[in-house]
Amino acid sequence: MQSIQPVPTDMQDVEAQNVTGQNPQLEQHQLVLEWDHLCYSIKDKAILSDVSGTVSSGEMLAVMGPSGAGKSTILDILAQRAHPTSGKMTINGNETIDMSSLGSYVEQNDALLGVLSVRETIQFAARLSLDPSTPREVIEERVSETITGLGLSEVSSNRIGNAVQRGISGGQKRRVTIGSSLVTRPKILLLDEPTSGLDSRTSREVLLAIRNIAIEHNMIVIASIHQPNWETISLFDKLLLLAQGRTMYAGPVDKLDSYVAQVLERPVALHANPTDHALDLVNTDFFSDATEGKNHINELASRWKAHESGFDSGRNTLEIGRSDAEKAVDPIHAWSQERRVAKQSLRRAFHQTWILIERNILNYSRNLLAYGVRLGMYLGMGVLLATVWVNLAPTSAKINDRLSVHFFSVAFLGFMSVAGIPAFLEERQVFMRERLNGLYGPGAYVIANSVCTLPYLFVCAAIFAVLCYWSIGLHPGATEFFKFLAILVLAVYAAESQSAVVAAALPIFVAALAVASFLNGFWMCVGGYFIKAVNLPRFWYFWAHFIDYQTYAFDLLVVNDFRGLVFDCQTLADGSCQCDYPSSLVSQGICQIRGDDVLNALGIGGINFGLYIGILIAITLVFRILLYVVLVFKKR
Ligand SMILES: Nc1ncnc2c1ncn2[C@@H]1O[C@H](COP(=O)(O)OP(=O)(O)OP(=O)(O)O)[C@@H](O)[C@H]1O
Repeated sequence: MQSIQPVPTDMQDVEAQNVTGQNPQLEQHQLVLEWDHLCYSIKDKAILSDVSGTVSSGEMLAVMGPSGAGKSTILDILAQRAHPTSGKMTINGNETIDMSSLGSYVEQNDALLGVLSVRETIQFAARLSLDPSTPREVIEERVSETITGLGLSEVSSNRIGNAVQRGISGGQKRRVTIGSSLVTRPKILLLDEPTSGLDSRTSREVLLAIRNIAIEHNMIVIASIHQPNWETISLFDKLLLLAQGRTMYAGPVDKLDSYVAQVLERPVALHANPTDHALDLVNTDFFSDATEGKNHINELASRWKAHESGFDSGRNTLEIGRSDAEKAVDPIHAWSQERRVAKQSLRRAFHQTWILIERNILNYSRNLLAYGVRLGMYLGMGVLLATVWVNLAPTSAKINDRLSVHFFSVAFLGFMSVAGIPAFLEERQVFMRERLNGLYGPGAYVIANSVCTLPYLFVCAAIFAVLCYWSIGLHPGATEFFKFLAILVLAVYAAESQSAVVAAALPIFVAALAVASFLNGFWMCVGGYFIKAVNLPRFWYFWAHFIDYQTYAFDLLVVNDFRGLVFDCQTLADGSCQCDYPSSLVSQGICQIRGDDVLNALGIGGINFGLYIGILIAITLVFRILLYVVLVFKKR
């Protein structure tokens, strides 16, 4: 048994010892992860029944079993992504575990940003996980070691790939996801199907690389794995074999064949792979009778139970004899707590926000599908308005056409924010993976997203405004033009923030698209253009109209354009003057109408420009806060 090291009490001590954020004193400290009698059910259906096991630092445990055996479920529980119905899990005897500060979980799906290269992806993961003071060379060395170990050197500068740009293969993506976790040097690495999509040679090489890093850095590795060849499974120290959520075997890999031969009385044939043989034995998927299958599993599970006590299942004896007091001051426990505190430090939060901003800039500038196509769309919209509403004469007859320019600008630009949902969902998946692995929190993510979205939307709105403002003939003057642009930017930013909230809460593209589109249609109806605000049914007027970003943006655009302009009215054959809105000039013998008369007729003549801008900003802020709140509570 290893001696227990003194606990570093001061955070500075920990940092001073190692700039990488790892504590070398503790790096070699033995960790024992133990789970006892775990049960997990969903709606009375037992998914896992009485599963126990243990694994120590430097060891690799394989979780195997037929499809639906409960492999992902046990990994979810060990990663604290699911809570067992009963049973407990401990680390060095302590039940208070914070897996996000100790471990990293590689789930089955590869959540990656398609436009980043392999090296960039792993580099960002390393930078996000390490202390801000870590020197570049240390990061680069670690990234290179991970890339080489996972056999990704040849494709290290290739992009991951997305729907428009083909990138690396599925198996290589799997390795990049593993690399993104491995490079953070967790003390416990959990991998769900790390070898799916890999051929047997690559599977072995990847697991060998993981094993080497695990041994060097004294990590615990637990991986679910399908049909490995004997060479590959031999890289693991232990095996947990499940079927229908029951334990079929839990012990050293090299004792599996003797177990099946002596206890199950089904020896492995000469030259056959013992794991294939054991998997065949516990697979009841193709039994014609379900009861027969259940009975078979009951029989195998009870044989395991009967022999478990007398069998050397590799249970670690580190904890035996340790008092509760000793467990309470376990250095790993203290280190995990300190690491959590360090992660919450303001300095680290700033550092991570900055890295996320850097990554977003790369993502947004390269993502042709998500951002380039949208830029093109705003350009097209600008050209459309410029040519359809070209040279709008300053006459009373054209006042409604003029109003429609402002409505259309706000409504259409706002509506098209739904085009940002796919890119947001891609980003959200990466955020969820990194956040659940304890790299950073929703605060850093929301700030980085908010900061990077703004300049992009500014460019979109500017392209649109430059193209259409002068050709339509809106209010002459640079001040009015820049106000027009500023209002559009605020409106599009509010709409974009709304779409982000919807997609954060409903991370299914079609559903998010439907809800965000409905909301934008709803805001159009109650904004005061189709039906004058004062004529809206009271039910809508008193709440929906006033929380609608389109209300404020439309009113502001109209006031900005109309205030100070004068429009010619029509002189009829009988010499009378006809204006489309009541004019204060006609009574003075001038057949014209002032823009302010129109504003008064619309009921927006007296609005406070600054206040409306403030409200528009406040609506956006509310959406951004909602985005944060949704991400705090949504764990998937
Ligand atoms: N949310 C859920 N609701 C109902 N049943 C579930 C749920 N999650 C898992 N299950 C069931 O629990 C069982 C174990 O699922 P799990 O995903 O852990 O299996 P697995 O061994 O990882 O399978 P595979 O190898 O096919 O990925 C399956 O029968 C599955 O249908």
